[in-house]
Amino acid sequence: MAKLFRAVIMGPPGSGKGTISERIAQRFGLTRLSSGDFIRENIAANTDAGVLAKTYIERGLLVPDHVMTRLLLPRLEEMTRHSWLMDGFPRTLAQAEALNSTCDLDLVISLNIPYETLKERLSDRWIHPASGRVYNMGFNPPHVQGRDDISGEPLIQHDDDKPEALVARLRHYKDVAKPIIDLYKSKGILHTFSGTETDRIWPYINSLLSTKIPMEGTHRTQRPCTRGY
Ligand SMILES: Nc1nc2c(ncn2[C@@H]2O[C@H](COP(=O)(O)OP(=O)(O)OP(=O)(O)O)[C@@H](O)[C@H]2O)c(=O)[nH]1
Ligand SMILES: Nc1ccn([C@@H]2O[C@H](COP(=O)(O)OP(=O)(O)O)[C@@H](O)[C@H]2O)c(=O)n1
Repeated sequence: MAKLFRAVIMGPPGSGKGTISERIAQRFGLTRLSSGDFIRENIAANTDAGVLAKTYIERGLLVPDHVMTRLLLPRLEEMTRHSWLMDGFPRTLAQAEALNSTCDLDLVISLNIPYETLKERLSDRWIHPASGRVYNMGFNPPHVQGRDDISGEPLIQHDDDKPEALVARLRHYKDVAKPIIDLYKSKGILHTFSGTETDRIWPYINSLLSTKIPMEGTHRTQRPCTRGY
């Protein structure tokens, strides 16, 4: 039985969190949790939190901490018996502190990608809303242009991927990410990866996780994610 492993991947919009999280989940069998997808599910389901979140996302702003925390922490409490990788949360120091009071993390991956690369990637990003599958006309295009490979349904582009929204999101990300990065650096669990191509960054992340994620067969210790907020 393997020891539980909990990690977070951080990075600016378009840095490859979703792409790399998917590879990590497949390679290491972790459950992938995406806060962005979770918010979009709530928006699609017209929940109170979803309706409120939409008003912020449309302006390229972050959803308020108390909304994000209330959305995500009960979800993590259901995961006490699973190893997971969280993408897109925490996004602020308050969210990081709320998470710390609930679960202790083993590792944080921080992606450091240049602005021009982010802008280029997001302008070419197409998404299948129902599944969250992500494509890129330059990096991983769909078999049929504009269509999801699995369902054949139409692909869309997110409004907040447009260059004018990206500038606001990027400035916001830098302001709010710094104290979180400092926090995890002080805890000795931060690992930063820089570059412009996921395929060149991936081998380093893969080898780091191979040394950190206990293999199946060792004792599974249940670490509670208690309601600390
Ligand atoms: N050209 C290129 N595109 C990439 C690379 N890695 C990822 N992408 C694409 O760039 C876009 C952004 O990647 P994501 O994995 O969605 O990035 P993210 O950090 O999850 O983005 P947000 O969800 O907006 O925070 C997607 O269309 C990816 O397919 C790469 O190395 N080169
Ligand atoms: N912790 C979080 C996560 C996402 N969000 C919002 O949800 C949107 C979509 O999240 P995402 O992770 O799919 O996209 P990126 O912002 O990473 O490009 C973000 O642009 C934010 O507006 C948030 O406000 N707080």
